[in-house]
Amino acid sequence: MKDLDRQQGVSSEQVVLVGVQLAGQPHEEEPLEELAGLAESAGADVVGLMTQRREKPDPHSYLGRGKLEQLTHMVSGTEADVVIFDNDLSPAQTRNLEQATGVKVLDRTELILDIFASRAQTHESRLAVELAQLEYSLPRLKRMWTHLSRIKAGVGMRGPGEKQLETDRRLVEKRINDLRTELDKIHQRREREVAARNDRMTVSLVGYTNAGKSTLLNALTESTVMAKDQLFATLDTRTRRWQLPGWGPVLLSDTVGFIRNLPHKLIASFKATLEEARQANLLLHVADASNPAVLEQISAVYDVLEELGIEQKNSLLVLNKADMVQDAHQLHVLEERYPGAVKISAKTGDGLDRLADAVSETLSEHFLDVEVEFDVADGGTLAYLSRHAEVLSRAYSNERATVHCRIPKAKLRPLEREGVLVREHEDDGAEPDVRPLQQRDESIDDVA
Ligand SMILES: Nc1nc2c(ncn2[C@@H]2O[C@H](COP(=O)(O)OP(=O)(O)OP(=O)(O)O)[C@@H](O)[C@H]2O)c(=O)[nH]1
Repeated sequence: MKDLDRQQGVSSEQVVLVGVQLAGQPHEEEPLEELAGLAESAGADVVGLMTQRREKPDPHSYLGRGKLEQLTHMVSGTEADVVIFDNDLSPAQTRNLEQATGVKVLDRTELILDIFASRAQTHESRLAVELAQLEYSLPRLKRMWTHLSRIKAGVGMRGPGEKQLETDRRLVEKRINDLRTELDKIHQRREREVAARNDRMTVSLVGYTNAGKSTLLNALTESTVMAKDQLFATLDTRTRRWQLPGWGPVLLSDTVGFIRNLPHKLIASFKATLEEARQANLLLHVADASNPAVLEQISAVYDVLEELGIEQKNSLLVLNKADMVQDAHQLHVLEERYPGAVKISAKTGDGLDRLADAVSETLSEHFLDVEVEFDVADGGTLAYLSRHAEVLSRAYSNERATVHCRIPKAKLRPLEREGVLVREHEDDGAEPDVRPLQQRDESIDDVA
């Protein structure tokens, strides 16, 4: 089980970063900039950088032989303790690189897992990270065990030997199974919880890590969710009530930050956390307009959403940190490419009114504000409305019930039946009366 020490992290270590750009990959001006950000975010001190362009990775050590020698010199010259690759390495490549350089070698996925592990704060996110780490390590451990048992068989060693290795492997596999079962349970519970709240509009914030999602959640709801200038500060969904002018309260939730090539296992493990985003009525995709890599970040987020099966989801692009944009040309390109995007600064509050209007407008495209009149004895219609609509008020007279609600257009059809009248709500200019929902409000506030 010694190999699990690899996950202990790079905090306060001196690290050398290596990036290999393969043929066909887009040219990047500063290819190691993001990896350096990740490494610093994990608490490491970057002491050296090395890049190489190659047709394809060297099967033995990813880098070519000459570059490997240079790397070994750089490691000893800078007294580095760890080398981190921007690429994903095979277990054999990692081992060979470690032998050649004499220090620990990590790849990008391991680094991200390391950061996630140090940021995970709740039971659920700790389990998710542990599962991702074990799943990533298992094939590596298996190879190491096979390798070790061969050596041991070769020199005729006794003692813990193969039996111990087999026991270790079983333990890891059992832990993986237990973690999957527990996370599945959490996911199912979360699915039910989120579905039970669907009488209330939900808006989810998604976006690249550090784009400003938590800051925006705070600005809109005046809460104090931690907003830190570090990557992946948020690993757990937080849900708050947002009083959307002209619409009433909606639920607004923050989610884990995305990143390009986010390890697949990690996305799968965080399914429960991302359930809010999957079931949201609208996604606000927050992008850091001041970041030179914003275009790539926007497409990385779309890629992750697609993997989660929510690419079709209604999403509104929010160009945040407008106060920090230096490059007017970049902003112009963004506005041309995404004409529906809303420019804001979550920090100064600039543009938040426009954002609220845009959200109300988008939501109203998909919902109808209606009054449904039916027989008081018709419990089925009442139950249907409670399940699928946001009920704003109810009134009863002459054995008839009238429910004022907002309902998704797609849910209107089943109401077309005898004894049920549906008419557009006449807007008298007043804010919707949400008092009848007070009891439910208690259970939806501060869900995190
Ligand atoms: N200048 C400026 N800084 C901002 C703005 N919005 C957020 N920030 C800063 O950007 C940093 C990251 O903000 P967060 O709100 O933590 O970002 P996040 O998207 O929630 O980050 P993750 O948890 O990594 O996903 C913090 O230092 C914020 O103060 C803005 O509009 N302008």
